[in-house]
Formats: sequence, structure tokens, C-alpha cells
Amino acid sequence: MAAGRLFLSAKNAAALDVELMSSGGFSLDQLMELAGLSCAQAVYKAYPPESKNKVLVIAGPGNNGGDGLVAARHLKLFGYEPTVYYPKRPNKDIYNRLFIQLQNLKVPFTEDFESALTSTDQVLDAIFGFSFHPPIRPPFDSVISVLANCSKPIVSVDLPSSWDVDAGPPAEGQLGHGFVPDVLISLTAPKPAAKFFVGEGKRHFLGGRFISKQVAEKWGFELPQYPGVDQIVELPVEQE
Ligand SMILES: NC(=O)C1=CN([C@@H]2O[C@H](COP(=O)(O)OP(=O)(O)OC[C@H]3O[C@@H](n4cnc5c(N)ncnc54)[C@H](O)[C@@H]3O)[C@@H](O)[C@H]2O)[C@H](O)CC1
Ligand SMILES: [K+]
Repeated sequence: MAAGRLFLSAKNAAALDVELMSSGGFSLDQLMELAGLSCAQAVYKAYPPESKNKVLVIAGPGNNGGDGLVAARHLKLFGYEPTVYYPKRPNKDIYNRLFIQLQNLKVPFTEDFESALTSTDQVLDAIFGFSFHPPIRPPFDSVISVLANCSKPIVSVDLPSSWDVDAGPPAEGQLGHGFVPDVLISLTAPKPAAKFFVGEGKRHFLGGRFISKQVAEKWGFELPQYPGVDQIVELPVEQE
């Protein structure tokens, strides 16, 4: 089967994560660092910095948000101007340290999501990943509705936020039917919802280069060849 056409269910994605951090010997920091670096590289591939592109990073309360915070740090070091909207900040050591790292790099945090959206060039959607369970709770319901009506390019980390990991976009009429991002970065392996990520001009990357061929085989997905030292590999997207 072609790479990118094999999917990792929500249940298996969570179980593989646990395995990586137990018998796999990884720490969460390591996985998050590689995941966030992949996301920053995908932004760079899709939207190379022409001058100093502004990127609004919307970070959610879990590890998807953590990936966004790591990506914001790398984007700053790549020459972008990231701003972070992070309305729910759990008091956990890993997120607190990522926050300090961004403060030290003078990456601004904003409370005013709508103004930041107006002035940004791209959006990095790091709100929810594979542990999202609908229905969505505030304040992210209104954030999703605004994104559903916005014309700024959106890059989604692991899954478009508000999509069910296995079933895909929210039903018509809910949250403006969610939004379809311009770019999707699947981490480790595409989740079943990625089947609904189709259309002309859409770009799909795979990132999170921390899996061996043996681990991929065990969990039933194929690993495409990452080019050289890149942390991402581009996957085909159906035209609709
Ligand atoms: N192996 C990998 O590929 C890695 C992926 N990483 C990233 O981690 C996320 C999964 O992280 P997790 O913390 O398990 O969950 P989420 O970030 O998806 O969200 C949990 C967070 O969201 C809240 N929540 C859930 N449902 C709702 C709702 N309906 N309304 C409001 N809030 C909701 C929940 O309470 C939690 O606070 C994965 O996708 C990758 O992006 C890791 O970086 C490491 C390796
Ligand atoms: K996301």
C-alpha cells in the first residue's frame, strides 16, 4: 500500500506513544522536540520566510499545544515572527519550561486572538491532536468558528483541530463545519481523519521522525523514506 494511505487510529496512536515512552526509552520532551521541529520545518517548506513572516501559533492545553510551543521556538530561530495565543495553560513542568524558553527569545504571547489573526501571515493550529473528544468546550469553540471563516493559510499539527481523530470533520452546521487547513503535518503516521484532507493545492507532510521500520511494521503502517536529514517527508494529497 502507498505511504500515507495507512492510518493510525486514536487508540493506537495513544498506545504507541505510551510504548515509545516506556520500552522505547524516550522522554516526552524528546518526542515533543522532534514533533515541534517537524512542524516548524513544514511551515518553512510550505511558506518560506520572504521577509519576516508573522505566524500566529494557537496552542491548546495538551501535548499538541506543546508541539506548537516547540515549533514557535524553532520558527523564531528560522527567522519568522511567531506570536503565541495560549489561553489554557496547565501548570506542568514541561509546558512551563517551553514558556520560559519562548520568553527568553522574546516571542510575544497574546490574549487578543482576533487582532493577532488579522495581522498574521500564517496560522499554526496546535490546539488539539489525537486526544480530542467532541463536543468542543470554550474558549476553543469560538476560536474554531473564527478559523472556519478566515482566509489566512492554516497549518495544522497532527490533525485539524475539532476533527474527530477517527471520523473526521464535525458535522455540517457545527462550528461552521470546522475548517480544512491548507497544510497538515501528521506526526508518526497519518490518523484516519487525514482521509478527509483532500483538495487542490493542499499539502500533507509526515513528521516526528522517531520510529524504526520494525516499530512501524508492528503497528501496521509503512514508513516513507525521509529525504536526507529532513524531519518531514511530503505525502500525496487526493485532488477531491
Ligand atoms: N508520538 C507522537 O506522535 C507524539 C505526538 N505528540 C503530540 O501530542 C498530541 C496528543 O497529545 P495529548 O496531550 O494526548 O492530547 P491533545 O493535545 O490532543 O489534547 C488534550 C487536551 O485537550 C483537551 N480536550 C479534549 N477534548 C476537548 C474538548 N472537546 N473540548 C475542549 N478541550 C478538550 C483535554 O482536556 C486535554 O487538555 C498528538 O496529537 C501530537 O500532536 C507529542 O508531542 C509527543 C509524541
Ligand atoms: K491540531
